[in-house]
Amino acid sequence: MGKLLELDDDDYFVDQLGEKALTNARCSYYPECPRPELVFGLKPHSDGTVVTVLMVDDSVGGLQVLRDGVWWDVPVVPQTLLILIGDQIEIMSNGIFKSPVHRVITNAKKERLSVALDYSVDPEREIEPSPQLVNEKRPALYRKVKVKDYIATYYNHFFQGEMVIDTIKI
Ligand SMILES: O=C(O)CCC(=O)C(=O)O
Ligand SMILES: [Fe+2]
Repeated sequence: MGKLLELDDDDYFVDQLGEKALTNARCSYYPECPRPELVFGLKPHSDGTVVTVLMVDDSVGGLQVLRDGVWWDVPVVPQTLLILIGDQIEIMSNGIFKSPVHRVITNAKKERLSVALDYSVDPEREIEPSPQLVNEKRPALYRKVKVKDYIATYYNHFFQGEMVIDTIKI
């Protein structure tokens, strides 16, 4: 990714992870829901991670991504891992890579399972837009934030239906 952005250091993003980078695994179970139009499996959010590696049930869809105000179904491709860019990459790339807003809808007839692996920068470190991606034409879009603080407020915002990344936009 560093190479794509022509950064001096091809491994810029990997180098930001720090020695105590976090990995969390999350298994989600979405039971059948008789009224899918009334209940989300998981409401709209972007992930607060560097990246999320997602293994989704290949027998049922439900994951959708928001683009230009339209919700698109993410195709189910058997035996494929889906990589979602998270907020931490959006911040460090100064908004060039986007952390997509996504949600899971429920299904009236089928239950669904997913496994997510969340990768995060060492919580004691601070992240900010790479200085090489900030200039007069493109000023910093996000302020510097300690990863621990970002993660700590993530769920409060999630439960209130807000995007935590919006709170650090300049
Ligand atoms: O279950 C899924 O497919 C997506 C889960 C998800 O978006 C998340 O855990 O952050
Ligand atoms: Fe997610």
